[in-house]
Amino acid sequence: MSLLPPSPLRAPLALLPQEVSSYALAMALACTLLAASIVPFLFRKNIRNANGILIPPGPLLRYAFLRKYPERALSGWAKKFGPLFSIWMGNQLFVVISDPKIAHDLLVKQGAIFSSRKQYFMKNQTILAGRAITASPYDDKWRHHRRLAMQLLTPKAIQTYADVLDYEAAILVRSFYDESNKGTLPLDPANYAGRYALNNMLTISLGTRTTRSTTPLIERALQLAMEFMDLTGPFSNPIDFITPLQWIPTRTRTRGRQLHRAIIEVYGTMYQDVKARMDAGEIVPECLVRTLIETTEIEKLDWTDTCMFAAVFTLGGVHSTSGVIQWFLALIPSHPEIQAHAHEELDRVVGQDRLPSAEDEPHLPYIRAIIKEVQRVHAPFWLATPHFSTQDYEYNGMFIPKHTAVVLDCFTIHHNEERYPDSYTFNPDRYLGDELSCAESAKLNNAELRDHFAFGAGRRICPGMVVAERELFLAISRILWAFNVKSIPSEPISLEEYEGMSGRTPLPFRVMFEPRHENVDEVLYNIHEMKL
Ligand code: HEM
Repeated sequence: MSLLPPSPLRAPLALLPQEVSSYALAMALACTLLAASIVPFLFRKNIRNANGILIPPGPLLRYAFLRKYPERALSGWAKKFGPLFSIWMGNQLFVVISDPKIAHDLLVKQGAIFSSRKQYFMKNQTILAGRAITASPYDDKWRHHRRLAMQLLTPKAIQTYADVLDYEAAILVRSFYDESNKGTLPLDPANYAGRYALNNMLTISLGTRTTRSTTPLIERALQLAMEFMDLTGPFSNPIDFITPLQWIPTRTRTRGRQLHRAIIEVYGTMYQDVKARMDAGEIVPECLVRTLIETTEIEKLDWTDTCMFAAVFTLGGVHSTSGVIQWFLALIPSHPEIQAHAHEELDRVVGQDRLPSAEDEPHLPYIRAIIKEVQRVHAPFWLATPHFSTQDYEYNGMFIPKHTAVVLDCFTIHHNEERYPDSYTFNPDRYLGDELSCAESAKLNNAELRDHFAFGAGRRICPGMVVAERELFLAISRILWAFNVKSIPSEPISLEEYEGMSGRTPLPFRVMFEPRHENVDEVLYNIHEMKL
């Protein structure tokens, strides 16, 4: 028995029985209150509409973010809960679509309801300040901006700069040849593919291009596009889903603010450069910024709008297109039989005396099939930019409330074994007989017949599809025409991991660009230089 006087710390143990029970009651009450206030933040809320119809089923917990490869979690839930399920990210309800018909029914047929954008704290509010086409809610301003952008992206408009796309693709192939010392040194293709896509976007946006010795401003534009892909994952930032995090100076918030300022600075400067050239009487090629300058009075865009406009093609169209080229180069060395088939088609249709051109495309079904298959197995966005609903809607006995974020899950659709048997295998044969371009395929009334969903769906579908397809065809057909792309035995290429939170590109890798025939040298050195 202790001889020490009772310690004040031990006092509660000495409570009388009735005091014990009121203390326990108070503790129990406090715990219940605490639990009651925490539970709504931890567990899903099953909302019903006035008819008692529930939101789509989904996981029990709420999430603050999804770990690095979110498509894997979504795919698991799609298997468990079905092709239309819901998930709570903080206080934001998401529904996830992983079926072509549902995508068509909601995003296309009900486009009037499902075409807005969630105003993410990072992407929409902080980085883009609610301005760029991709961030705008579904309203008149978006219609206006998208119409302006489309003036440069229709098949007819593309003809006005088709020679630039052609030239850039030739330069891309020549850079691989030169920089690999005629195929004797291994090369990491990332920067070359990035510069190719960047030059095409700069041409369309600003009537300019980079040379090998790039200006710091343009190098910066490439970095900004990369940073944008890293900071704008639809599920990756807790700050998007936990409001108090938005009030404190986290590293993510700082990066977002810095990126916003950098976009305004870099693209504002580029805009001013084009304006100075025009003011000096120089002829600037047809481009987005020239249109903006010529129509300043009519369009009435403020400075932030103008800068975001100048940036939007580069932000959307660089890592996406260059990503597909990189995935192609990562995949193709492990498929020599597919390369051989492509080489045979190219030799038969194009011959070895010239590079393939855009006019050859209809006659090269196997090359087209390879490009579609790369986009299926390695879409640069597994999760297309989420749409946002602006009205309550009932679909197949499920309730989708107003202000739900709607995600098209390409990963799960592209790995549906019924649609694409042996779906993890890279097999271009599955697209033989598909004579439609991706843009044409996206317009099919029967969505089950659509080739793939890499460009999204509905009224917000990628407006750059036609340009992207042209860029991909020119680059990939010419790489195959010129080279046998080989891997380096001691440097395995990972096809599972990737970089980027929204747009995804492979981890750095190197390949050998072995020239296929004697004419490669002569044809590549006969490319006529082009000056913008
Ligand atoms: C292989 C290349 C590309 C892929 C896979 C791709 C994919 C996508 C996807 C998935 C979306 C979201 C669609 C949706 O909300 O349903 C999108 C939107 C967009 N893309 Fe692309 N894209 C590519 C190239 C381009 C190019 C070259 C440009 C510019 C010329 C571009 C400009 C845009 C813009 C401005 C939007 C926003 C549209 C809106 O919100 O109304 N993209 N893209």
